[in-house]
Amino acid sequence: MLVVGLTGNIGSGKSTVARILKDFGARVVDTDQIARDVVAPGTTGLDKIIKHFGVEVMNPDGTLNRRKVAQIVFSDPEALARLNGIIHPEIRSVLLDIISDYKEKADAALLVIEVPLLFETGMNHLVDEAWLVTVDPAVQINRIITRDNTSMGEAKSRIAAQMPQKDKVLLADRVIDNSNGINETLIQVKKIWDAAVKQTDGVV
Ligand SMILES: CC(C)(COP(=O)(O)OP(=O)(O)OC[C@H]1O[C@@H](n2cnc3c(N)ncnc32)[C@H](O)[C@@H]1O)[C@@H](O)C(=O)NCCC(=O)NCCS
Ligand SMILES: Nc1ncnc2c1ncn2[C@@H]1O[C@H](COP(=O)(O)OP(=O)(O)OP(=O)(O)O)[C@@H](O)[C@H]1O
Repeated sequence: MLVVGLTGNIGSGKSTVARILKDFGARVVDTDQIARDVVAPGTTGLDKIIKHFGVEVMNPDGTLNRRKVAQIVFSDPEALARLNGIIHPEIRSVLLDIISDYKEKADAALLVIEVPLLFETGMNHLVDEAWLVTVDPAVQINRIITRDNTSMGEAKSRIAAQMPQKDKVLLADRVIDNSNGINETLIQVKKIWDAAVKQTDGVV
């Protein structure tokens, strides 16, 4: 089983590409979901966040007020570093367990893990290959604003908190450009999928 870290900056199209790979037969895991699970009510992750950021980042129902946290951390690099310091080790540990479980099961040729901050966190060392989804910057901003109903400023501040795309291109094993229509992306993903399956020689 080949373990692929699928990455790309916000709004690049990771989830879109992951869906295509899932349709082809890959197992898919989403790190954004793990990042939510590790701060669910009752977790040590949430306790640590409250300790550092105060109860004002909680919703009345005891869940994390994600919008509030985003407003704080994406305008304050130190606060972002503190949040990352709490959540990233938790994500890493869950991810290691998941990879080991899937390897034991070995019921597919490819395990694809969507990790937005694959290179920033060093989690690229946990996977066999890093696949990067890229997007033209103007298209990226438009897609984020449309999808998240957010402002250009908020979109830009999140992009600024990530490693520049051009640096990621140098680190990636494969690059999928998702700036154009979905069919163009599909053609690229099919080629990469076929090559990866060939590489694993059908061994799951
Ligand atoms: C700040 C939080 C509460 C905002 O929540 P929100 O629901 O608005 O966003 P969500 O979690 O769905 O993330 C959406 C996208 O934002 C970007 N993003 C998220 N966290 C970060 C971060 N720490 N640094 C840079 N970009 C980030 C990613 O591209 C991600 O795909 C949340 O993103 C968070 O807890 N971030 C820290 C955990 C993390 O690093 N997650 C990425 C997994 S590697
Ligand atoms: N080729 C495409 N053509 C048009 N729209 C697209 C294309 N690819 C993705 N989109 C749209 O752009 C938005 C961002 O895509 P997606 O959610 O897949 O990105 P992501 O990298 O997973 O984002 P995030 O990092 O925020 O989780 C979505 O609304 C999606 O439907």
